[in-house]
Amino acid sequence: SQPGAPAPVAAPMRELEWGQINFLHTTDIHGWLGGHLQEPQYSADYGDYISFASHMRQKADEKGVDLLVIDTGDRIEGNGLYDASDPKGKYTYDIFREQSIDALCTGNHELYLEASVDREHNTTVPNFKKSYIASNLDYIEPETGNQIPQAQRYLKLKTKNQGFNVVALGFLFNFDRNANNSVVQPVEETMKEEWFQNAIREKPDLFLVIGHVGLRMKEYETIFKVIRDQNWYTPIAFLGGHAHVRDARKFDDNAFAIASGRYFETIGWMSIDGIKKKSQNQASIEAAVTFRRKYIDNNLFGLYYHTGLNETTFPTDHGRNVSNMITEGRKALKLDNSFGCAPKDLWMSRAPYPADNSIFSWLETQVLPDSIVNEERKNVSRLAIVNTGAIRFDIFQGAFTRDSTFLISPFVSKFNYIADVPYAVASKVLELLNSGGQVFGAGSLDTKHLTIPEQVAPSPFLYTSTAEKGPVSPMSIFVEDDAQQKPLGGKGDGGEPELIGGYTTHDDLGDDGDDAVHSPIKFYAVPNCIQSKIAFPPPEEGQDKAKDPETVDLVFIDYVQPWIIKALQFSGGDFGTDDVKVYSNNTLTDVIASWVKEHWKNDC
Ligand SMILES: O=c1ccn([C@@H]2O[C@H](COP(=O)(O)O)[C@@H](O)[C@H]2O)c(=O)[nH]1
Repeated sequence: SQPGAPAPVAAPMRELEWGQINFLHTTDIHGWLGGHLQEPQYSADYGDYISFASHMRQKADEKGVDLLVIDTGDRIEGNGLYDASDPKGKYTYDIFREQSIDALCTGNHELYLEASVDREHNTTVPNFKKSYIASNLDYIEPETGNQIPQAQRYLKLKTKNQGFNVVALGFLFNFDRNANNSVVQPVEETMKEEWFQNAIREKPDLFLVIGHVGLRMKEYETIFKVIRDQNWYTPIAFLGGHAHVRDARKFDDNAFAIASGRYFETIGWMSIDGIKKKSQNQASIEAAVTFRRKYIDNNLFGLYYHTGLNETTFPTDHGRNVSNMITEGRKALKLDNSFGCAPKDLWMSRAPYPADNSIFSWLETQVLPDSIVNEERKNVSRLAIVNTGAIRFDIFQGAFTRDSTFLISPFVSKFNYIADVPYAVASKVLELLNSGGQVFGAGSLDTKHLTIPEQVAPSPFLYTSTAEKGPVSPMSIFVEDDAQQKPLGGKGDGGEPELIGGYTTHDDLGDDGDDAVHSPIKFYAVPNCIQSKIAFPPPEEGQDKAKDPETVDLVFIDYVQPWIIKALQFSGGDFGTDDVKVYSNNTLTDVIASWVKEHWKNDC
């Protein structure tokens, strides 16, 4: 782990159950290769993961079984180690390549910007030439304009110890906000391609579908059905991501999926037993396969536990070197430089909205009103709208560093505006964005793309309480376990160590998926967007209520522009993209950093 990272605290542990084929899975790492420096549960770094994978491979060899290491994309954006360098990723690509990965694919974050697409094509793809899979992603070569596959469409591999034949596919969900030098083919179209039709007729012992796809999204359902129609009994293992949650989904007795969280908090573990080896060209044979899963909290206590090693025996030279690369990168980027001191924790979804400890309430009532100013229009009343998905992480009480700014919001979106919008029209926009529905349709303008990833395609378990109250509206609490986060360490009433607050995952296999036994934390749903009213006229003398302005500037983070135009049109405003002008060239990251420097000046 990194210097200064808090030491993990002991927790009651659940064992990893090995099978014939076993997987270590990461997804949505978003640059957090240094681990979490403010949360002991997730404080192991990528060097530790390299040591861990090496020990687990050795264990697999001793047991005569196989271990495959998988990553399902969104490796970039969301941590200073990636975002603070120029060019972005100056350190992270070299660190990431140190892990030996058997199959990996692209996430949507690798595709938002042309420069990221180029870097992925010119760096990560060659770094993982044998294992990178791009079933539905093409790259446009800048020199020729030719559209070429980003990487091989699928992969055939034979496992080292058991000799199983595996056909592996690598998908991205039907993403359409990708930069122009990339082409994402909708999954449904890809499945009509000749190469895909050939791949699903290969008769392997196992299909492995890796993807930057939420387990509850329709894309995986579709892929499952098409493979299963052709192969009645062949086991299919899905490894997914994008939704930032721990989850497991059973498609049928022989097809199973896991998702392994976000931000390198989790190392996913899936094992499969009962796979039958096929003789050549043999069609599917009936099998009784057992899938098991665990979500490993990424900290040294757990990694020692699962390997049976300790502080002295666990780190490999390779792992140590990679930890040093991370330390050097963090130092060069001055990520620990303090901008100020956060007076309290501010939560994305661990607090209700609105609330004093909600990061969205803080933005709405303090940061945006103080910061969203254009000198030329400073006296014009304005509404400023930001989507909640623009915020990526919590703020912890204590030092607020250069790193924190990127953890909270890494995006390069600026602020645009439409001038002099009748207030009667502008005031309807927020509600439309938050209620979604038919105005926007179900395609790229679906309002779910405005909010935090956890809410985009939620598991049914997120919408029910442990008390089985049934589905609740998206604006209600979405996990209602009845316990507050416990202080770390400490003793309970019976002299037992108190459980640490953490994930208590419910998935299609039950509630024993987390490797460490935690006390549950409450999570609350958030709206799609928040809005600040800025420079509104005060009430006239003797009046309790102020009069609404006739017109306002409608200011918004540029990511939400397509939805804003649509909502204005629906509200009776005749506005289009030609009416949009730049309000401020500051990103939300700049806005937050400046506000913190000004208002949280104290040293911690
Ligand atoms: O420029 C951007 C890009 C994305 N977002 C938000 O992020 C989610 C997607 O996050 P994942 O990590 O890919 O799941 C998207 O739905 C937006 O809410 C953004 O705000 N700005």
